[in-house]
Amino acid sequence: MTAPQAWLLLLAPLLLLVVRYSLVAKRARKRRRQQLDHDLPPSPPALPILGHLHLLGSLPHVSLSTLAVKHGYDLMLLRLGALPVIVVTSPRAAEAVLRTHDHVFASRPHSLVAEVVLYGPSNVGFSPYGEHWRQIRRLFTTHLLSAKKVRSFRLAREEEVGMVMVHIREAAATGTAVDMSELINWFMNDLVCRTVMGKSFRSEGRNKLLQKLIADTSPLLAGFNVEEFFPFLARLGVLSKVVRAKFERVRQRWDDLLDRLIQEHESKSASDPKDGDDFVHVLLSVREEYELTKDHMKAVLLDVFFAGIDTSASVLDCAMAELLRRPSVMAKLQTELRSSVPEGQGFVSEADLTDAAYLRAVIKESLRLHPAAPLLVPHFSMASCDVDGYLIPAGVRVLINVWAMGRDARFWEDPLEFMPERFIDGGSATGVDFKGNDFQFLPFGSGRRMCGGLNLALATMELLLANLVYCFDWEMPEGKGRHDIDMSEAFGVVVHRKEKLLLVPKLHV
Ligand code: HEM
Repeated sequence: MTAPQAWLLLLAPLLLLVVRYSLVAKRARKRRRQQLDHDLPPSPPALPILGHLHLLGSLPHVSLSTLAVKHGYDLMLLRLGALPVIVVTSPRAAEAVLRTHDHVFASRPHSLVAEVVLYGPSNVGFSPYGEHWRQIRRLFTTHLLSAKKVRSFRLAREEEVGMVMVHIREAAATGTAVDMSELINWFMNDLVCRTVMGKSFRSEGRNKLLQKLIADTSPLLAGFNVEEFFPFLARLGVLSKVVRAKFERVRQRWDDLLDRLIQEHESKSASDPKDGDDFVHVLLSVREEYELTKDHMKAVLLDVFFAGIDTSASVLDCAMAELLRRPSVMAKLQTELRSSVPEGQGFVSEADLTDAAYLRAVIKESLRLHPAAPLLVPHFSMASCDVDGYLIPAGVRVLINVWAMGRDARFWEDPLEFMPERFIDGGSATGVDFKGNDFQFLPFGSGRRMCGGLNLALATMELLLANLVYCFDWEMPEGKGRHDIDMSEAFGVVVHRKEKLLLVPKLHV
């Protein structure tokens, strides 16, 4: 071979590389030109590797709100480790995501913990958008959450509220303080268990197990775990095994509980096919129609436990705390209820609540200041899309900071004041509702992934709160004043007050 031929042979691969590089660079220049026409949302300054991770405190909704205000960004792009995240903090951008482009943002991001603990995930709340989610959501709305079903649980609600009142009456008789946070949680736990499996877990002590399991799983599902920010770490051999093993241990505990529950129902159905109309029986009876595997059933039950217990309990706990902090609001609510219940009845029934406008305003105001899911459940973009003049790329998670929007002085008068009057009698927010059409107020979300349990939650919260306030007057324990009530929060898939609420009941009726 001659020298020029040898050179040619050596240079040929190099030439190919140069051609390939210039083609790639040309494509990147074209993409950048397109992006200049169409900017990504602004980002605050970031650190290498960590991105904006160091700016997230123990309460991400609060840190993200502070960050948005500091930089004036209603829509911002953050990098949490290796994970791009869009944060929405204005009603206009929220409307674009949840209404205008709902079909693009109606999915959920993948997370390892949801994959392991939620069986796929195959539950409603964390499933990606698609046929499986559609089917399971239909099952939920038809067999658990329809208006007819919610009405059919009325007797159970009234009986469970009655049991709480008996417990508080005993405390009132001895002048003992009641741990309201715990009591409200037990009530929600028992009521949901009764709806789901026809009886509470109380007698067998399984209710404590359920509560502990929810408390242990909730922070994991909140979506702020290291392996989500650095997914490549979770793929590394040993580390992947450690992370997965941690989640599998949690799932094993759920398996033990749920397998036993389903098995008990299966053997009951076999001995008496007509026995039982609780939700586990319903799941077993529609198993074929919805093509449910056992894992699907367990995932759906997890949905009910996570969505149904802590959310309403957290809102009620905050409502009671706010009422104690504001005696004039408490007095006004008591006057409304005590004048609408027939004399001698001794308790509030659902029929007495038809005109309870102030009660509804109190619950709305609690949901505004203390939404149980302050960042909703993360949404996920299935395609790139224009929001508020910015390009949102495909495949990013989107957090909607409803906590921040509910406290924004641009949309609310005296936003930090607990003032139920704003919602009624020509108040500044008259007509503003949480049904997903007023985008400054989204405690239940909006659009296709909006909470399906709104009516069930309201019926339960209204009845318990009305009875607590109607039957008793409430005082702080000796040595404590109303200003001692601490509203600090703890973060999880549901946010709740950190401190327990200890109150002394005085019997009114
Ligand atoms: C005060 C009580 C409640 C609050 C504040 C609440 C709030 C929420 C929120 C914020 C979401 C996410 C919406 C989104 O990502 O856009 C959600 C989803 C959901 N909620 Fe609720 N919820 C409550 C009670 C309930 C109850 C009692 C149930 C039924 C047992 C329920 C069932 C669901 C389900 C199934 C989803 C998932 C919807 C989906 O992804 O398609 N919720 N809820």
